[in-house]
Amino acid sequence: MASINKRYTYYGGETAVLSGSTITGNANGKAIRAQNKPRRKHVTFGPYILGSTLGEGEFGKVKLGWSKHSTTSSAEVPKQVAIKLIRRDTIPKNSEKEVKVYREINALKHLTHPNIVKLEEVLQNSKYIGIVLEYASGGEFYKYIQQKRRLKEGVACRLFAQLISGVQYMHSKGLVHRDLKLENLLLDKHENLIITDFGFVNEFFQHNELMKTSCGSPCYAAPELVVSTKPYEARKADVWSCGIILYAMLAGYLPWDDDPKNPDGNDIAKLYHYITRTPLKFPEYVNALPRDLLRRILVSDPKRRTTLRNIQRHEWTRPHMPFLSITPEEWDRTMVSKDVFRPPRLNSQRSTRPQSNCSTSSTSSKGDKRDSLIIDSTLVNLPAPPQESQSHVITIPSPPSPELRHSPIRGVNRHSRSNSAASIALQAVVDAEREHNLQRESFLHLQKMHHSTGNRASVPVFLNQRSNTHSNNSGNVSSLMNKDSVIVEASPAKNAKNNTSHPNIASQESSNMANLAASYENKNKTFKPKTTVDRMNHSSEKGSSSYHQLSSQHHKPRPTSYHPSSTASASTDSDAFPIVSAINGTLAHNMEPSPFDSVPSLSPDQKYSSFDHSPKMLPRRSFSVNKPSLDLQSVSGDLIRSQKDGETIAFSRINEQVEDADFRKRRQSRRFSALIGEKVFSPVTEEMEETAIVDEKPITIKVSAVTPDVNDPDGTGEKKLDIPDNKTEKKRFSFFSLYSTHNVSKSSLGSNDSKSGVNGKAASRNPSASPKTAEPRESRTTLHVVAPNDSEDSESSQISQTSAVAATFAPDVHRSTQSSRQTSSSDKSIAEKTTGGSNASKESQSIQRHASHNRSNGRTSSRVTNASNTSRSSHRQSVMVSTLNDNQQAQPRHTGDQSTARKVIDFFKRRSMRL
Ligand SMILES: Nc1ncnc2c1ncn2[C@@H]1O[C@H](COP(=O)(O)OP(=O)(O)OP(=O)(O)O)[C@@H](O)[C@H]1O
Repeated sequence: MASINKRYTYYGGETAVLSGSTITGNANGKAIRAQNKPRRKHVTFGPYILGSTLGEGEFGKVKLGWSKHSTTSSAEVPKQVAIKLIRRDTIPKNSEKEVKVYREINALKHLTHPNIVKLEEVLQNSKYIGIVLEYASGGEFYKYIQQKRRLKEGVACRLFAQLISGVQYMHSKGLVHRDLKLENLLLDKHENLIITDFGFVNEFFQHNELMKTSCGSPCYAAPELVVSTKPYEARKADVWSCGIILYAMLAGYLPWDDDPKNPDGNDIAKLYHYITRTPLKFPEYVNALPRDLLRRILVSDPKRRTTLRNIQRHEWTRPHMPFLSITPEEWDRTMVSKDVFRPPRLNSQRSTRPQSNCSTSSTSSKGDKRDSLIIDSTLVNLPAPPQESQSHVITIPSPPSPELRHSPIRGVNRHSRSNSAASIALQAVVDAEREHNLQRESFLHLQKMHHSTGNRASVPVFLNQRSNTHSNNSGNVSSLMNKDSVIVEASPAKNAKNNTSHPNIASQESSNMANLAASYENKNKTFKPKTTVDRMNHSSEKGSSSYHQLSSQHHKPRPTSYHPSSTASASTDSDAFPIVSAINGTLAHNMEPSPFDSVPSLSPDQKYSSFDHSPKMLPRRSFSVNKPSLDLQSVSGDLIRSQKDGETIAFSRINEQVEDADFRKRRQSRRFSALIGEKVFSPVTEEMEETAIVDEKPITIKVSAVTPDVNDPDGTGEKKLDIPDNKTEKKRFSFFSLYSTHNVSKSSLGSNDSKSGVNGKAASRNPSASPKTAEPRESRTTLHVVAPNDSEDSESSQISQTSAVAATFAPDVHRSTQSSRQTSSSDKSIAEKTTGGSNASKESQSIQRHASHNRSNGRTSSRVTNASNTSRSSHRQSVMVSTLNDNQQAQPRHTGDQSTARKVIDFFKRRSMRL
């Protein structure tokens, strides 16, 4: 009998932390605890066992958590989550911090995209609020870049496409992130990008609505947030941040990070002066196509800055067009449809769900109102544990009931997303693309043979096979998926199928994923360039084990974003930031009761009405900075039921997905009504996005020996944005007064930075290079972006027409040929434009080479060694300057019709699903 000295082990689906106990193995190889050894107790929070600290942010620690009640066999690791634990006493009532917390929760609740961190649930007791998030086991993105120094172009392109997809999705929901930066990006175990930290998220209601509150970290914040007093178009600010992130991926350091007068970038005024006056420079190893894209993104004038839509159409991101063209509605359908497998919310939970001691000041002997939990059961995917001890009470785990272990529902739900839907969905793209590519290659091969041999029968035979395949795919998606190993091998759906006795669950889930894959495949047929598969396969097969270890390490406090308003909410900080205090004072004047005030007291002697089946619609609250008081109800659900189970209060939302076909529509309405009061808005549609970019014309590329100025892309010498000389003219902007007038630079930012240390700054400011050892920058001969023309528009319409025509006639052949023709003509177009000038430069040749590489499935990235890995000590600073009035003039949005191409694609997709 082998004796293993192990500190952590799992048995019977439960976790125990053993203090050097001797674990003995039984005949089946399962670990059992020696009878005479006492179990060491572990810390729990609600239904989770808390593990190591994953990281630390502005609000406190983020802990790894395990579901206490795993339904799986002992061989499997229980579901892991990341729990952001926020001490309630660190977020004063009615403070900006409080708003930030609820903003994050509220936003995440409505976002279901594989590249956006998933909110599992929200728990709280008297001491902590626990935001339970999908666990991103791949670690922090900036560390990933730091470790690799910089990313290969293919990897960067894939991750950038994921970033753009996620940002596009949230924009389509009327939300803007406003604090996109490397530090707010994580990776899942398959190295897919996960956008996180939605504390600055805000909503916009129509495409041109402007924001007045400046947020973000200086290095990532768009210039208009800093140098202009005017309201800004928030989506364009997100675009800018995406550009900075892309630059960091490719270069290994941040742009405009080499100002000798401001080496640490701590002087925000200088930093932005530098950004707006200094041309964008690239190290020589960044190729021409990404350079071109970055030059369109990192344009100081937001009006001239490109849009997400045009980023998606750019030649460089074209290989990921199939992925990028997945609409928000499709993401919603795919992700939300997984909810179908959840147990019906209230009724079934009420009957099957044991009275949760974790929720209240209970009858438990350890009953203590302090430890009561409020579980946002709109998000609960985990059944409440039976007779569970209270949160933050040291507990001894009880053995799981066999019934729970074998529950098919729970079995499915365990991995419904965190292991992870992102991976599954993205894997579906990869696999669908791979399959399509293989088939296309076979087709081309056969076609070639056909031409060479004159055997006319071979091609039609192949086409028949393809159409059979598709009808199989449509008719019995699961079997095809199985057959072709598209998804099932790696997906939880298969696990679920294996682990559960409920046949419908697995088949429905795999069917959903198959639908998604089919959808991708349809898109692939239209847009698929040859390089995609290799790239995506390469990155997906690469594995990500190197970063697993990072995730479990305890990270020292990172330099967190600097949020004047938040910081100033603490009385001790008020003196240091008088301006912010004044702002807060103004805000405080209009304060509504704290969110926590609206949470019913959990005092044991509190009398609750008996359970009421009728949902109660509580007053809606504004989601405005000026009205920071969001109550838990508006955050956790729009319909709230209070349930008397003795001591339990559960905030719930009815499971509309299951019960009502109008779920999406109503949810949208409520979402926005919850955000903005009684006004109800439609989601932002693609058409609206389209209209939002009418002012942006595609840009022609010319080669010029003159260094392009990012602020003067058309070479007219006209600066689009100037830093006002007279700072007193600013109406609202207080960066300069904060950082310059009050000399709040490095030393004055101590409140955050003191805890942050220098650890994360290196990535924030310069992941891998110090100014002195910076990468060699490019020569001053670069692409010159000049007057726009209609080329890209016509190209896009051509694509639409192509897809429509191809869909109508011979989808496979036409899509393939049209797609490749598109790519070719586009490449040619760039090359022609590039070489058209009299001063054809080295870079123009590079563009041609690059385009040609794209065509020939061989995107290569230059292998210039990154000279430096010296991290610079400086501060991650996010700046949030609150304005006196952030009330947006909300207007209803218009819902546009889908484009013809989309309709056609959707039609074929629907048809293929029906067949
Ligand atoms: N879902 C997650 N999975 C894995 N690790 C996470 C997750 N969420 C956060 N972390 C870790 O915790 C750290 C802090 O998280 P986060 O940035 O969200 O906290 P915060 O309080 O919002 O900080 P700040 O606002 O200052 O950025 C992250 O840098 C990351 O290392």
